[in-house]
Amino acid sequence: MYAQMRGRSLRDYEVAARERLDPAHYDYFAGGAGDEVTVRANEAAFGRLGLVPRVLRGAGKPQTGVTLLGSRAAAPVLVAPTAFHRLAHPEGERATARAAAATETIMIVSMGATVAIEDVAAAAPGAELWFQLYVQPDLAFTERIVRRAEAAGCAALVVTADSPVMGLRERDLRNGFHDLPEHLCCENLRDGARGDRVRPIVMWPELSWEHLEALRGMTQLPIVLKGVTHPADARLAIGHGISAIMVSNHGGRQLDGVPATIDLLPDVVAEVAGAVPVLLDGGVRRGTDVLKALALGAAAVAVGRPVVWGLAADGERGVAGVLGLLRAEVEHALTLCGCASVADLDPSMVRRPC
Ligand SMILES: Cc1cc2nc3c(=O)[nH]c(=O)nc-3n(C[C@H](O)[C@H](O)[C@H](O)COP(=O)(O)O)c2cc1C
Ligand SMILES: CC(C)CC(=O)C(=O)O
Repeated sequence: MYAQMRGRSLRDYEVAARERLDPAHYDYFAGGAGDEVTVRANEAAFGRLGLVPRVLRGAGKPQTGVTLLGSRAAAPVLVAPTAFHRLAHPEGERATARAAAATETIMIVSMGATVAIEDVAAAAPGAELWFQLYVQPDLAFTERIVRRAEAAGCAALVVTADSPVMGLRERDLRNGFHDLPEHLCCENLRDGARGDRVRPIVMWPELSWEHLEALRGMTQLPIVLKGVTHPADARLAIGHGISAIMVSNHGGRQLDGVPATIDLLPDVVAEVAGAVPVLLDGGVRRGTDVLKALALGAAAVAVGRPVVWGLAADGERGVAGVLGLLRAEVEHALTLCGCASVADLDPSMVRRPC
């Protein structure tokens, strides 16, 4: 059913995925909130930035590896948390995790995964897994999920802060897509304390810094705060013991009209002033996009939709193809920029507009 494919660029995987996916599922993965202004802005903003290479630095073949919160990665590109992988491929998150392990990539497993975190970890020994959490109003239930993530070997918790309610996704409304098909569910929402009933994911508008403090008290794992866009929130996050910040507008799926993350990054980086690593996601489609983000101060980036396209196009092999391409593009662009490693990138190498 899944003919072997080898994309030359991430775009090829999206084309192949679109051909294979049920149109309503393609729309769920591709779409965003409202007029999708932010979805488009994330990608377009990278196109407006130029890279100004350095020459004659004798840098040789560059190192692309990074260490983030103690986790090693072969490239500064993580798998962003995306829900419902079994809508894209029968193996779902198992296949994604195997590809992440094979390419030495950190995978942030979504709380909305269609494979339980224990089964994702078992399917991909050696994978560096982080766990994404929507803090649930029932804090005892939240704690049970945290314990499961810890027991499965996840090395960090990624708390999503940009979703006090679900974004208004008009493609899904038009398509009548609001639930997973019968045979699938969010396996991390099974509650052992309630006869393994699968609870719905609650988006919680009352979530506040005080609950992050409660979470901080529940676990020794580093906590990454995902969905920070305002520098003042980055400052507050540091004050609340957060270990890393992820500049993200949820791929344009929550509040439409939020600026492109690459345009928001410099102010957050300036506010954080090196206190914790700053990560970014949204619209990263090329190795050169990765370099732009790192030059502007990101420690690494994450990709959401491209991973889903790889999965839908060709399962584990497709995801490995996407992650391998990005790593190769990063290495190639670093060489062309005269960099021996990502540490050689600096803001003087980015010019706007292109
Ligand atoms: C289909 C899909 C599902 C997502 N599910 C989650 C999720 O469960 N938790 C979360 O924090 N973010 C989720 N996100 C947001 C991603 O983590 C990430 O912020 C975004 O996809 C980055 O933009 P990109 O797709 O342009 O790379 C999802 C995004 C997509 C496209
Ligand atoms: C609501 C989640 C299950 C998935 C999500 O965050 C998303 O679709 O953007």
